[in-house]
Amino acid sequence: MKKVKIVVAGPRGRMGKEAVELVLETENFELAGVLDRRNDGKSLREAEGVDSDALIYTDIYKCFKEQQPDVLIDLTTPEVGMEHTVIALESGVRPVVGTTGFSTGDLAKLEDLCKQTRLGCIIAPNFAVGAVLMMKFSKMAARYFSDVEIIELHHDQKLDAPSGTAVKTAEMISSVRERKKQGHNDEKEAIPGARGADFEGMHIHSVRLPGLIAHQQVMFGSDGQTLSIRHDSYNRASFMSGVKLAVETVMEKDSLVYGLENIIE
Ligand SMILES: NC(=O)C1=CN([C@@H]2O[C@H](COP(=O)(O)OP(=O)(O)OC[C@H]3O[C@@H](n4cnc5c(N)ncnc54)[C@H](OP(=O)(O)O)[C@@H]3O)[C@@H](O)[C@H]2O)C=CC1
Ligand SMILES: O=C(O)C1=N[C@H](C(=O)O)C[C@H](O)C1
Repeated sequence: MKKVKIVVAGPRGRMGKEAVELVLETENFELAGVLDRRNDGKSLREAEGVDSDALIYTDIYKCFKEQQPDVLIDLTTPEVGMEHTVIALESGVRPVVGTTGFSTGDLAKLEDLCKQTRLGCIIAPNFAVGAVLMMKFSKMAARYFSDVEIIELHHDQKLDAPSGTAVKTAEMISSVRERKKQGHNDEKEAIPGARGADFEGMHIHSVRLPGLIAHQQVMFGSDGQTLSIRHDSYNRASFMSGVKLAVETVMEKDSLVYGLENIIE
């Protein structure tokens, strides 16, 4: 069976390191190279002490030209991730994107690019199966509860707020929920931001603390009852089975897939 040739962008990062390990330990995956912003031309062994001779590239075009990968796994920052994803599609490489913080305009642009190139691209705000279920269950619950607040909690090194998972959860809920402005009509914030971000009338609260990894509670309320749906990732290995599934699936796709719930039955 032909191996899937993979480039990982962001290999020194918290997620990138795990993804490199995943690729190295998966039988039908091959690490073709990594994209970083330092150590150009060195091997991962030389630069990072990783048991691999895969080369580090700072130039994505050179990397793709020399390595001809099938898939790019991007785990960087929103701006860099978007740039990498566009270049990958234009270069015939299928992106699997875990990087969060893409705008709706970015997603629309990528959808068009996938149509033009007939290449698959998977953008997954959360690769953890439990988080995907949390989002699905929240969508189910929103049919019965129109009032909801999303509380996402992450480590304090996270760049984007709200998290990609919180935005995706809000989008999934809003696809079945009547638009509703929540809380008292006359409510006022004595301190700006007290009620969190407003997504079509529902509120998203972002907590950032050292010690946390990735957590989210979706809290529904109606007369005399509340329902809380919570997911916790305690390590980044929790995301890796989703990354593996996304890489395998993207090879079969010819369009944009936004959210792992679209490929997990
Ligand atoms: N979808 C999911 O399930 C998950 C998604 N994420 C998302 O993944 C992304 C990465 O998260 P995390 O690993 O925690 O972040 P880190 O900050 O640990 O890693 C990001 C890495 O990207 C590198 N980077 C920055 N610019 C470039 C560039 N031009 N080329 C290559 N690499 C670059 C950074 O390098 P430097 O150190 O030099 O800045 C850093 O090593 C975030 O958007 C996060 O939200 C995180 C967890 C799960
Ligand atoms: O930055 C993180 O850590 C995470 N980012 C993703 C997000 O923004 O939802 C996924 C997970 O929550 C971890």
